Amino acid sequence: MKKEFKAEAKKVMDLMINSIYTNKDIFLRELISNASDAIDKLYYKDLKSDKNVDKSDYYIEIIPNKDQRSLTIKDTGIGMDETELEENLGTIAKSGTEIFKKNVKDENIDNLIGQFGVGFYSAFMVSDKIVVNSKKDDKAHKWISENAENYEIEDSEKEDQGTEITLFLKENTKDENYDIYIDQYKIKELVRRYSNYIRYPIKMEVTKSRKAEDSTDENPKYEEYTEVEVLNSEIPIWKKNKKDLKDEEYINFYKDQGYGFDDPLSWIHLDIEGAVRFKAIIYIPRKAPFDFYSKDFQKGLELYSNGVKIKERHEDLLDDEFAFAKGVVESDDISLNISRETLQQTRELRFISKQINKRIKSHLLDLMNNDREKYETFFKEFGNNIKVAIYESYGAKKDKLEDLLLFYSRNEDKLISLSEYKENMKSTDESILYAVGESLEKIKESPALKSVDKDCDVLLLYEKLDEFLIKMLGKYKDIEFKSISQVEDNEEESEDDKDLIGKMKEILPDEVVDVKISENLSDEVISMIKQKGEVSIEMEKTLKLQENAPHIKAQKVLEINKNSKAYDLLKKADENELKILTNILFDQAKLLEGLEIEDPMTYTKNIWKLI
Ligand SMILES: Nc1ncnc2c1ncn2[C@@H]1O[C@H](COP(=O)(O)OP(=O)(O)OP(=O)(O)O)[C@@H](O)[C@H]1O
Repeated sequence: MKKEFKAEAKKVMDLMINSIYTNKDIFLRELISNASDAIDKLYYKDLKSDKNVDKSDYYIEIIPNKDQRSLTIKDTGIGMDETELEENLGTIAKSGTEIFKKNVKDENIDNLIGQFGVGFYSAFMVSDKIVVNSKKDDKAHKWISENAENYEIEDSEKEDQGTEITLFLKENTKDENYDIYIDQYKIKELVRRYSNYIRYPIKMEVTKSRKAEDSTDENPKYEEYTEVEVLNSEIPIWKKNKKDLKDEEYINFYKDQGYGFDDPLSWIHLDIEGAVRFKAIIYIPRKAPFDFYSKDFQKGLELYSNGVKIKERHEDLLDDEFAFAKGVVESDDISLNISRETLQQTRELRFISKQINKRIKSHLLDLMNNDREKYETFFKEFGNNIKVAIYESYGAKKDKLEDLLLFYSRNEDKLISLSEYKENMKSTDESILYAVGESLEKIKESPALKSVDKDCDVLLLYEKLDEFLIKMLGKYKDIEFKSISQVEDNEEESEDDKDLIGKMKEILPDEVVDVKISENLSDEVISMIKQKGEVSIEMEKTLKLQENAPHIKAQKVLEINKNSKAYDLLKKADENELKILTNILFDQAKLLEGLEIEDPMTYTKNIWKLI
């Protein structure tokens, strides 16, 4: 014989409530959502019955009562009859709303919020007695439950159609103050936080203070008065038509939401009608928040569904490279988790996230091409984040992000993109040249740069990460990157210098891997250091500063200008003079590169020996 499971409803309810919701505040969101659903159902019914629909008949009201420590949520919705009270509120996990949606199957009623049949019970987190007074089809009934242990239903009186749910708040404890839920400021805050965009007005009579009529400057008097206020905004800005919105409205929304203190740099307003429908406003801030480049920073966008806020910050909507973006997304097509607090990574959300990140990228490219000043402001603030994303993905994000990079161009004397560099190249058989240094000024003065033909542009890299980033990029659209400090392996030595080079190498056995005598250096350059292999001098410097990094040295090549006086002196020098000259030339080249010379005393002595 099959037997029914027996369960103690109260225990199941306690378990359920405490494990589903992490935050007591959300009970109000749940009750307001139910009220909104109930009004939607009535509105739908009224429309179908050709009744004269007056929008002002549909509203939600919140009534806090300090004397009896209760909070009432009233709606002018469809109401519940005795059977519905029994079935919907007497059965856990039964959603009248979900059944209604299935029966009606009409896209006009697509926006109903309830689906799991549990939200109502969250009210027991803050109250120990709930009275639901509901009127439908001219009959009113009361559903009363104390401590969620049992419930009773009785006939009642009620003037208008709809439902009034009164929560009698729990006694305060050492840790919990339930009185906050009858405080008008707390209620306002909760409505704005979770239910601001419910489509019906949420009203409350609020107490305010004003100067009394007999108030004078000498004897100021104040009096209290009450006024009914609508607490929610009803139509969110992202649901409005782009064409009807002024910049000012976007800027005000940005500030109201606390996305930033100053005006945003730019924004995109999306209304996507694809496989998953969603609306969004995404902002590019003008300034990075102070903790942006720290571990504490949390990325994400606000997420709404059916006018209800589901998540304050949904991280997965933004790729790391666009972590700076702020904004809001609303989709009625996402599958929600029962608590509406956590979301599974669903197909719909992945679609939304992909679209958003794609749009951010194309918006940035658009700024780069059509509003360069704005793009540069953006890049100076957040460019590093994009570089880090490429670097940390080990180049996997290269194709997606390389076109957003800007580097300083020697010839143009401003920031340019890699594609602009490519366009200016005489032939794509050449490489993209770059020079690395501590600052723009230092690179501009570097001997290596002076020796590069003016016809070829050189990217000047002065941010710490830049050179590592270039290594990660490897190529840009099949064009290699090449450091101007990299020694060309194919250069042939002239026979008569071989002897001199051999001797100089013996003088600096550990310091250099090679010595070169070159005819192509600029007149200003006497000696300089180039590098062989992958590790550059700048990398050596950066790695030296990092505590746990391997202590790797660049393979240095000392290059001497054949057209300089130094070369003549080297040729004529005896063994002792050659030693002194070689050391001086190497030390000077190191100084020009911003490297320390190990023994400044010997360096000075050597100079005096020559004078
Ligand atoms: N104010 C109301 N007016 C009319 N019916 C209501 C009201 N509040 C609740 N109900 C009915 O009670 C049912 C159960 O409500 P409950 O909040 O527990 O779940 P839900 O809203 O259906 O789903 P969810 O758990 O996803 O919020 C609703 O589906 C609805 O039929």
